[in-house]
Amino acid sequence: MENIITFKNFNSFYGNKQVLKDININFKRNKISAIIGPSGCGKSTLLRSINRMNDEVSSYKTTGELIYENKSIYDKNLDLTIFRKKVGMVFQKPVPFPMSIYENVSFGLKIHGIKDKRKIDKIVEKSLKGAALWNEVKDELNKSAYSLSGGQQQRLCIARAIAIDPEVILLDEPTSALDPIATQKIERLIEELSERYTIIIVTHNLAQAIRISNYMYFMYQGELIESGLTSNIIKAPKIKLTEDYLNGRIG
Ligand SMILES: Nc1ncnc2c1ncn2[C@@H]1O[C@H](COP(=O)(O)OP(=O)(O)OP(=O)(O)O)[C@@H](O)[C@H]1O
Repeated sequence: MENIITFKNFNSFYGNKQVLKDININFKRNKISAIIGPSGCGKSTLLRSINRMNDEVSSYKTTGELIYENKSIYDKNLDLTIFRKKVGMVFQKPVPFPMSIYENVSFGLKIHGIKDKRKIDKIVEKSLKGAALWNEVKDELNKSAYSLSGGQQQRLCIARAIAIDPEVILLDEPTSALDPIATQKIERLIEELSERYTIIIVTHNLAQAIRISNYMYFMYQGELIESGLTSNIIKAPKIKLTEDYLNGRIG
């Protein structure tokens, strides 16, 4: 199945305020999809709907459909713990837990019932390698995660996300708190990860979206204005609003 996540006539509201308007999207498996658009257009809300992060906001309501491999994400009977194992998330600011590097990566495994120390060791190593961090930390796994640089912390958060073997990784502005070198490392890493995972990234940084994404989704005031292959959109946007955004005239 080429599509993994589908929004169908999806609307969402914080209280009375509608923030997503009739969204229709098919996110493609094992591709990098970038959601772009000016501040406040609803990018994060759209991303956070996918793993139901907004459940914590009591005023948040949705209508329409949001489907993950034929299953409705907002189905009352969905087991959220199992579902979130498939859909990992990485945030704007790296948020390591106040524990060692090793424990940060192994944390989720224990929740999911993996107890065998040898198995955990292996997954920790594999995840840190997958997040391109292993060589920098392999001799200090018991050190506090806070001893790492911002860029290393963000790669640690990516390692933590991939440790539980997800299918999708949602990234919400993952490099906006990082310097250019750390940003470049994360971008390269995201490209590598897309071989195994479906990546959906929200970014303010248009140049970044152009560099790394296969597909682009341009939003404006809660609506999806234009989407398609990134290369096509940047060459020849079909809609004037998209062209204005690409040319820096909006946002
Ligand atoms: N918890 C909340 N309660 C009420 N309104 C909210 C909440 N979170 C976001 N909003 C509103 O929803 C709209 C969309 O916000 P959202 O964060 O999804 O946009 P965004 O495109 O990601 O913005 P930015 O790029 O600035 O992060 C904004 O008007 C915002 O003020």
